[in-house]
Amino acid sequence: MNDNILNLQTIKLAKGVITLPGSKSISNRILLLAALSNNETNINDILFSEDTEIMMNALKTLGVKIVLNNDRSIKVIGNDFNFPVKESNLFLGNAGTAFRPLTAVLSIMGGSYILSGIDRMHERPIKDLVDALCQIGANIKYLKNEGYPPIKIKNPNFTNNHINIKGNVSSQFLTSILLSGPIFNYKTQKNLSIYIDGDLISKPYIDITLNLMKRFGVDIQHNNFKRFEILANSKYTSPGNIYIEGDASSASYLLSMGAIGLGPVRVYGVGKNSIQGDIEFTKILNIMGASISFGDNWIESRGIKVHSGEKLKAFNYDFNLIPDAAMTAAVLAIFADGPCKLNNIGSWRVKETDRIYAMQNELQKIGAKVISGNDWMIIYPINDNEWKDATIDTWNDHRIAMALSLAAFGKSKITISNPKCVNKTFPNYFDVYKNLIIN
Ligand SMILES: O=C(O)C1=C[C@@H](OP(=O)(O)O)[C@@H](O)[C@H](O)C1
Ligand SMILES: C=C(OP(=O)(O)O)C(=O)O
Repeated sequence: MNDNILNLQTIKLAKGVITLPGSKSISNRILLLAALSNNETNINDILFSEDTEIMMNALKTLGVKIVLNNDRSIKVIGNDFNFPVKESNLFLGNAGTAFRPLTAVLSIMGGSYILSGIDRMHERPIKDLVDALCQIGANIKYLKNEGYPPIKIKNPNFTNNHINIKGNVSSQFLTSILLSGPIFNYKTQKNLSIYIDGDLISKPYIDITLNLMKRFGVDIQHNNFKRFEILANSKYTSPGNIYIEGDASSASYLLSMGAIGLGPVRVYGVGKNSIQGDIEFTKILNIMGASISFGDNWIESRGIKVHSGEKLKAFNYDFNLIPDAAMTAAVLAIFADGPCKLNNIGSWRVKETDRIYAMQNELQKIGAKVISGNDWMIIYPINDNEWKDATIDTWNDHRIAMALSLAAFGKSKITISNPKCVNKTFPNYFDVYKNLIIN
């Protein structure tokens, strides 16, 4: 068996019930909040994947104690805003949710650190975050290219308590300032005011950040995402025990299987009260004709049989709020009854790969006509006689691998190269997939 490629059989139906892996976005935030808090936190249903391992290893290198309780739960011993190790080199792979928040936390906490990642991480911009942090006196230098990792952090010299930050490249920059803000408050005894310059993308991720900070005792008000104020006496207090929701972006692939393979497919771990913006993806499934039902802790999809030639309905949708789940919608478009347009997906250009370029390339390989611009794509459905067998290059992007696995419900033989890239957020994706499908 060759681990570097995975041959998918053409699939007719999908049906079943699964429990989702934990949310990457929530897991990495909670790990950091727990490490910064004043006490022990038991984190239950945490995601074990490459991105969370990167965060855990970085925290351990910084002297934070993390203990495995069992295969679903860990204990983090908080260090009360003061990591014991003051000098180290941290390798952070391609984990945006580790690199950006740790940049902010360490540059405010102080110490001497080098932060680096894989080559692609060194092409992902960080300038807007570094500029924002330097306004309050952080000391951060670029080690290769201006505006990009790797970076070197030294002790700050606080000068000011106002930050202006741009939010049009990534919301993770604002998330990072928010998560690290209370350390600034504690060290300076001053409030921190944060102003957003221009547009802010991916807003639901800011809501996740604020929601989780509140569970650790820091409640931040904002004025319609324009101005945030963190008060001088803010401190993170551990809630003791915390549960992590299933990953709503990961759910998008499985719910799509129900929508195109008749279903029902039910995912446990997210439900109607989820704090993750990506559950909005169910609206796309609705627009495309699938039926969705929600429980407190589950979502279920039922749909049509695209393998027998039935068509989903086409969409024209603004994906600014759900850039990750948008990748799934791009692949569903090949089964639609007309061209589908994805608008406002410019952030795709600076993620795991240039996702507009990569997605266009891979969809064209299987026979789709695709046109794209700087921040949009139009995908034409593949007619019965146009399907081509293809080996999908996954560009080391977990979402390309998972989204394109849905193409196997069509007429071609799909081979996925480097399927292990799903380890970033969903290590057993292809096992779950195989358990849901009926060839
Ligand atoms: O804050 C987060 O957890 C994330 C924010 C989003 O990034 P952008 O804000 O860069 O769009 C998303 O794509 C990423 O997977 C996770
Ligand atoms: C953009 C993503 O990851 P990161 O957290 O590295 O930005 C993603 O998971 O789709």
